[in-house]
Amino acid sequence: MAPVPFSPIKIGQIDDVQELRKARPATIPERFVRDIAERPFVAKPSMHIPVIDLSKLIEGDLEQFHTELSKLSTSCEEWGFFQVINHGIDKDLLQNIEKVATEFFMLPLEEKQRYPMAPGTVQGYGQAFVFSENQKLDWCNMLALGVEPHFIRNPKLWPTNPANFSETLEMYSANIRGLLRMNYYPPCSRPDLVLGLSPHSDGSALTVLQQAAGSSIGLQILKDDTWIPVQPVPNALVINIGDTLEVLTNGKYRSVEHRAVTHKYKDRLSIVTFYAPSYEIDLGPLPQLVDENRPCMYKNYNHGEYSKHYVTNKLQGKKTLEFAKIQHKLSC
Ligand SMILES: O=C(O)CCC(=O)C(=O)O
Ligand SMILES: [Fe+2]
Repeated sequence: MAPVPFSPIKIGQIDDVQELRKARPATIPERFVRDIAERPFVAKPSMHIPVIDLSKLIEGDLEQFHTELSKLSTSCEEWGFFQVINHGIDKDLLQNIEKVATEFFMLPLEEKQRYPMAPGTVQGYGQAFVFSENQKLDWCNMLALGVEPHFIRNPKLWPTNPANFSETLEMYSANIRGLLRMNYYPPCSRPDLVLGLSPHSDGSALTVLQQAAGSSIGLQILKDDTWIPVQPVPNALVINIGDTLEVLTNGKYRSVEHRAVTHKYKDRLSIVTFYAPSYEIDLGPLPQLVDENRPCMYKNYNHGEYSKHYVTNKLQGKKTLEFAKIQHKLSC
């Protein structure tokens, strides 16, 4: 097993969920069992997140353009989540990234641990956002890699197995850039007790999420206090608003709380790309979106500081955004 880099953060033993699945323990280890209020229940499949046809925005006639644009604007205001179809990204590329990601997660543990995610960091293989020995764990393995801009890359964490991993990732990121995270959720014998990924909003401006073909339906978003599953549409990409866009639009577009649940028999792979401003950028609500009816809701802050705050706290719904919230009415 590769040595785990020294860290002052004590996170205790983190069992690898794929190894746990193989061992088939009689009960789920306590660290994965959620408190009752947090446990997933059967979500209502009655509502579907909007689907936007990107080709109508790019090459449609004027009427199609306006209809789709107004759908997009409603999706951002009312849902914060939508799927895009006809996005122009080659289907083979979408398949190839799923293939190398699956091949990586199926490697023996020792091989994957050559790229360890150090406690308190977000790149490499393991579980991110774990900061204490008491914290509940997600039923998920992650491989997260900074891809663009170039200087955020940590080449030591880029797998050399499968052999075409880096090449495929480069091609994928030329189309979809940013920090990329691959989440692998093995089946779980008690999906009612655990969460695949804790509820959170994304700290990015915009997130692009690919649900791998054949994966379990695991992504759920919180809308009007109800968890709604995101039904996969073949070759579509799921787009969601992150915290940065909520701040820039002064809350007109909201980042939406979401989570992943597990399945008793099926596994799930998601490939997620986070677009965010550069660390040196200072931002706050756009002045055009602040007036008497919509007073300034967020302070101005440095995105690097926000990112640091995000990655040094556990995932807990929309709590991280409180960093930027103004409690009293103020003019920006
Ligand atoms: O697996 C999923 O669909 C959820 C992934 C996600 O929300 C994330 O990686 O931020
Ligand atoms: Fe997310």
